[in-house]
Amino acid sequence: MPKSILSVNAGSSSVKLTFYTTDNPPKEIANASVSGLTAPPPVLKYSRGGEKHKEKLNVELKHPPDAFKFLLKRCISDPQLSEVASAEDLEYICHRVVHGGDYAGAVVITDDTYGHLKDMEELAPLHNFSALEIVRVCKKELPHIKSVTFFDTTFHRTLPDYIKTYPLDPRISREKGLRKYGFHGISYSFILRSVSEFLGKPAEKTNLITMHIGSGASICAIKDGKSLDTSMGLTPLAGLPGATRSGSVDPSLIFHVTEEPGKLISAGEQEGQHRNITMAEAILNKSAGWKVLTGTANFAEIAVENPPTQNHKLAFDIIVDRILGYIGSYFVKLGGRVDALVFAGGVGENSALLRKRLVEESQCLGFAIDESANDKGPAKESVTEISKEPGKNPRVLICQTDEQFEMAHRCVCSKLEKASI
Ligand SMILES: Nc1ncnc2c1ncn2[C@@H]1O[C@H](COP(=O)(O)OP(=O)(O)O)[C@@H](O)[C@H]1O
Ligand SMILES: CC(=O)OP(=O)(O)O
Ligand SMILES: [Mg+2]
Repeated sequence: MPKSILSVNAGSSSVKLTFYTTDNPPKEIANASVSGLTAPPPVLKYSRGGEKHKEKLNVELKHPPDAFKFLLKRCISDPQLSEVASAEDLEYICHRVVHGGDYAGAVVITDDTYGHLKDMEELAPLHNFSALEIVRVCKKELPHIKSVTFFDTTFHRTLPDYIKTYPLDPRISREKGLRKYGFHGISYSFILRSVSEFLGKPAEKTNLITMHIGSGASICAIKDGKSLDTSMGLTPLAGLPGATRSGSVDPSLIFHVTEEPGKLISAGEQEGQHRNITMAEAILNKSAGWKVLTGTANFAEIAVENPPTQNHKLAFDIIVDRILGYIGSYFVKLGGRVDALVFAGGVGENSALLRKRLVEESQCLGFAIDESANDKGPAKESVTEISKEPGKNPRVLICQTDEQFEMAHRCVCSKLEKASI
C-alpha cells in the first residue's frame, strides 16, 4: 500500500494535522484540527473526501501536544480513513517548528538535531516547547517514521544585515545569536509561490507586502522573491499584537508592569518535563493582545460593524493602526514597486471588515478594494483577487495559506534523506 505523509502545524491557538499522498504535488487525504486552545471550548474540524464535520469538544485540551494526541487517535481510529489505518502507513511526519535558529533548511530529527532545537526553545516560548514535545511523542511512539522539522525562520535568511542586526553590543549578539529571525516563513513561502503563479510572474521577480494575521500576526516585505523585512524579531513577540501577545512596546514598559520581570514561573508541565519562563515573557506573550483588552481571543467577535464594547472597538483600531504602520514602511522600503498586498492567516482570510478598513486607509498608496468580492471572501482556489480594478497594480489579494501543504510539498520534492544545517 502506498505510504502517506502527515503534516503537523502546532500554532499558538491551534493544532492542525493533514494527511497527504506522496504524489508530487501531494494530494490531501484528510484534515483534522483543534482550534480555540486559548479560548475554550476547543473546536474540532475534521474533513475527509467530501465530508466535513465540526464540533465543540467537551474534553480539556489546554496544550498543543494533548490536542495532537487527541487528533492522531481520532484519525487512526476512523474506519473510513483506510489510507492511514495505522501509524506504520506513514512515510514522513513533517513538523512546523517556528524557531530554527541558524538552520538553513529542514532537518531530519536525530538525537543531535533534537538536542540542538531543545537548546534554543526559549526563543519561541509559545511554540517550540509544544512543537518539540509533539516531535518527542512521535519519536517515542512511532520510532520507525522519519520526522522532519521545517522552520518559520528559514524563509527570512535573506534579511539584510542592516535589518536583522539589533544596535546592541555585537559580541553579546554574536555569542547569543541575538538578531531578527522572523517567523511565519513556511506560510510566506506558500504565499509567494501561489501568488507569483497567480500573477504569472517568476517568484524571483515578485514584490509583495504580505500579511499573516492569525492568533500570531506578522507582515513581510518580499522583494524579488526574497524576504527583505518582517515584523517579528528574535522571537515571535515583536511587531504586531496578537491574540495574547503585546507585539512591540517600549522595552522599558515591562519594568513598570511587574516588579519581578525576571522571576521564573512555570509555563506548564508535559510528560514530566517542566518549562519555566520569566514573568516578563509570560505577561507579554500570554496576558496581552486583543484578549486582555476585550476578554475574547476570537477576533471574529472583535471585527464587527457594531462592537459590543468600547474596548472591542479600541482593540480593532489598535490592530488597524499597527498594520498600517508596517504597510506604509514596507511600501517605502520596496520603493513603491509592489505587485500586491496579500491577506492570509485565520484573521486575514476571514475578516472582510479588517481587509476593508486597511485597504481604505492605505488608498493613498494606490490600493483599492471591490467591496462585493471582499465580502464574498476567498474562493476555492488558493488566491482570490479583491482589487477594485482586477489586473491593475498594486493588486489586493487573499491567499488561503497552507503551512501543512507547504511542508508535505517540500518533502516530496526533495526526498529528504539527511539532516542539513
Ligand atoms: N470570521 C473571522 N473573522 C475574524 N477572525 C477570525 C474569523 N475566523 C477565525 N478568525 C480568527 O483567526 C485566528 C486563528 O487564526 P490561525 O491563523 O488559524 O491561528 P494560529 O495562530 O493558531 O495558527 C483566531 O484569532 C480566530 O479568532
Ligand atoms: C510564529 C507564530 O506566531 O505562529 P502562529 O501564528 O501559528 O501562532
Ligand atoms: Mg498559524
